[in-house]
Amino acid sequence: MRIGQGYDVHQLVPGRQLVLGGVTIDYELGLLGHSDADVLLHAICDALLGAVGLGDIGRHFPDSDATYKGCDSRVLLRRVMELIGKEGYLLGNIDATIVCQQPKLAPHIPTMMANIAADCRVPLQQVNVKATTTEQLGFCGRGEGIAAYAVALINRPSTIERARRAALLS
Ligand SMILES: Nc1ccn([C@@H]2O[C@H](COP(=O)(O)O)[C@@H](O)[C@H]2O)c(=O)n1
Ligand SMILES: C[C@@]1(CO)OP(=O)(O)OP(=O)(O)OC[C@H]1O
Repeated sequence: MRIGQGYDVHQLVPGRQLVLGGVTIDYELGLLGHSDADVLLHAICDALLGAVGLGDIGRHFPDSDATYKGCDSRVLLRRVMELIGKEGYLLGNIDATIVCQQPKLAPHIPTMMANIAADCRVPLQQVNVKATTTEQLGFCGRGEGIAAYAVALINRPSTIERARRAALLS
């Protein structure tokens, strides 16, 4: 069993879409980045890469590569999951926290979790996403940016477990 943690921050600016966990949220500001700047999925990618010992998102998808300009971070998450699989690991669970003063994210969290579970090809019960404010303190509290934290547990399955999961997903 191995554990990884991830952390990411993106700036909130006018003229960009706000995409979190693959959900486009109606808000007057959006996150700035080379990709769609989905800070939650980036933190999750880093947690997964950390768990398997493969560095970080910037190493695999550099922002110097035009391929990733404006890309959907769900594609990056699916690629990271392929790397996890190639190393012989299955996902145990993911837990993540979005630090965001505004907008209210609670109504969108079930869809974010469903997107992440689908991209990771695991049951919904293995994914948890939370949101918190910082009570108006710091850069998140001033609405200058959004941060996300994630942890991920991965494990090498027994042959029986591997067959069971394959049957469940087929
Ligand atoms: N952007 C956010 C932040 C928080 N929530 C929900 O509100 C609850 C209370 O947040 P506090 O920071 O005051 O502890 C939190 O547990 C979330 O359910 C939210 O929906 N969107
Ligand atoms: C995802 C990548 C690549 O498009 O760009 P950004 O959207 O800027 O995101 P960041 O969290 O800075 O890190 C990784 C980048 O390489």
